[in-house]
Amino acid sequence: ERAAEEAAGREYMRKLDELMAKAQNRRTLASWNYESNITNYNEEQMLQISLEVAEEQKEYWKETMSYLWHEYEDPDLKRMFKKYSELGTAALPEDLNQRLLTAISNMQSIYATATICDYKDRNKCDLHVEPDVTDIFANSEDPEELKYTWLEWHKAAGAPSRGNFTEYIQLDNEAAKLNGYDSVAEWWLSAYESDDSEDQFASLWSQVKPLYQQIHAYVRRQLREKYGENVVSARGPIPAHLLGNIWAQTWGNIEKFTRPYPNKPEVDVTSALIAQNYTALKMFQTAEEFFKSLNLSGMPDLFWERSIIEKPNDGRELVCHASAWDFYDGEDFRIKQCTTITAAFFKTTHHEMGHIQYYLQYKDKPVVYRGGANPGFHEAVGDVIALSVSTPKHLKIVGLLEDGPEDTESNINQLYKMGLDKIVFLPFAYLLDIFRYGVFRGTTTTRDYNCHFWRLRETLQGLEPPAPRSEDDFDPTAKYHVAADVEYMRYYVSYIVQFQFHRALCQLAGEYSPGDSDKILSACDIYRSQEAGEALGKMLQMGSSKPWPDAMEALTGQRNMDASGLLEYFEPLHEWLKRENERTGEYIGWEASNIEYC
Ligand SMILES: C=C(C[SeH])C(=O)N1CCC[C@H]1C(=O)O
Ligand SMILES: [Zn+2]
Repeated sequence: ERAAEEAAGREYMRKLDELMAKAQNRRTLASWNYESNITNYNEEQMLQISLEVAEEQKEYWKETMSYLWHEYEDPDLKRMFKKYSELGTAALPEDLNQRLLTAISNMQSIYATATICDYKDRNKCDLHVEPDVTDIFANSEDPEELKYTWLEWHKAAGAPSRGNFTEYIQLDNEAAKLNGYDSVAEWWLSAYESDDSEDQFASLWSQVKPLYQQIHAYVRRQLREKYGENVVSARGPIPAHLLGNIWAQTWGNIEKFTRPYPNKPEVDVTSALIAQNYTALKMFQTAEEFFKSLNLSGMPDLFWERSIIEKPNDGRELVCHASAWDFYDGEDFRIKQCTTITAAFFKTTHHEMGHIQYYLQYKDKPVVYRGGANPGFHEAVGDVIALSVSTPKHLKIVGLLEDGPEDTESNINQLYKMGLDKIVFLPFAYLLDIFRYGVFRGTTTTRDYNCHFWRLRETLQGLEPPAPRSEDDFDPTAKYHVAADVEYMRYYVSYIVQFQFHRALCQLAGEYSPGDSDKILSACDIYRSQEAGEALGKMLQMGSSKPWPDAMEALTGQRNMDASGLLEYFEPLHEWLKRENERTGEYIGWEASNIEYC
């Protein structure tokens, strides 16, 4: 009797998965059309189709819940039913779902279409966040220009979304409750399939915080020497507009005037890319070649036909923020990004192609399993490849770096450059969702939104705003992922686990061996390693068919996330920073800010 029931359930699941593939394809195409060409018509279409698909899902869900899948023997079939038993925002009554989708697309449109005037030419008022504001923060060393641009961007992209954001929080929480969660915070955390994920995240932060405090202290000193102590204090937080990035999430753009050994040649990939006439296409082809060198998949023809790899110049408005898309038909995979020829975008191209590689590796899995083992795994794939690409050794192989010294000082410079990207990012990523957990749980109320956001920016990141803030401001939605309802702890997890993956792959490639000073982790390049490629491919093919510790174990032999990979990679830099901050007597950590932001 039960075996017959289970066999019927298996047949139902096969059919349901095919129906869901078509539904997801339809909805994803509508989202693509809207995000690559923001018009009222495309927005209407996207809303309409999303609501139709939600109604369809509701019907499927009723039938799914009529099966006694909790009693099935087959753990895999149970896992599929369990995943389909979570209806998501489609659980909302249609009118509430419509309001939720509208609130999010309003925030997304505000972010994507926001423009500001240029500091030097106040009549030029068509600056978008990409490429204009991004380029100003990459190149300007004028604190007044940076302060003006920072304030204008947060006024144009943040504050106008406060109303939509408040409605989105309330409705998304409604949906969470209909799915059995206390709030969206628990819903987001459920993707990490552990009952103590928040504790794991907190423990990772305690492991890496000392290293962050050291690089923060060193950078604050360098900036104080450059801009003077009236701009950068000796013991306070660092003003957020001086760090080379509008969100101060990575600080790579100030490496050129803060690196430990300025007399050593600068590793300037941007100049090399420009000098060698790299185009966006050539950047993509270079990234693809690395994946193929590992015997992983190349990009399908459809990818090259349908991706948008440069900002269209036909005057349309679009979401420029880089993204990778799976259309759930096993053939159609795309990237949309407004590439400029910079080292940062060379890295982003590998990052996005890492998503596509994951899609390709699990494309024959049931749709319900076409996801990362957890969201952090999906963000880590491309970055793991980029860790190899960014080594001086690899850059020389591909001709993006001349032969230069490989002495200790150059190695410290290289680790510092990587640290401005990887170490610095951790508190930013962590706080973005600590903030939103508090908002979803109601411990942060609407009148505290901006104050609590900046409290976290100060306590976790050691930053302060360039000018006083109040609740007339709303700075969180000046960041894409907050405006677009994209969970962010995935990046925090990625920046930890990518070093665990890197260590395992480097060992397989014979590029790293524990304790061998000739094969250190930060000099490893897995390029052309069939062993590494095979192991990575096997882990990616699992998709989300098993709990993430199984996927982690398949690749690294470990079943837990830990910062040991990252700490081992940066150990020489950590030692150097401690000695240097001692030598200069720099204060480690930061006192409270004098800027009024609450
Ligand atoms: C490149 C993407 C698309 Se998934 C991205 O959003 N990233 C990659 C690094 C962190 C985060 C960000 O830009 O905030
Ligand atoms: Zn990503």
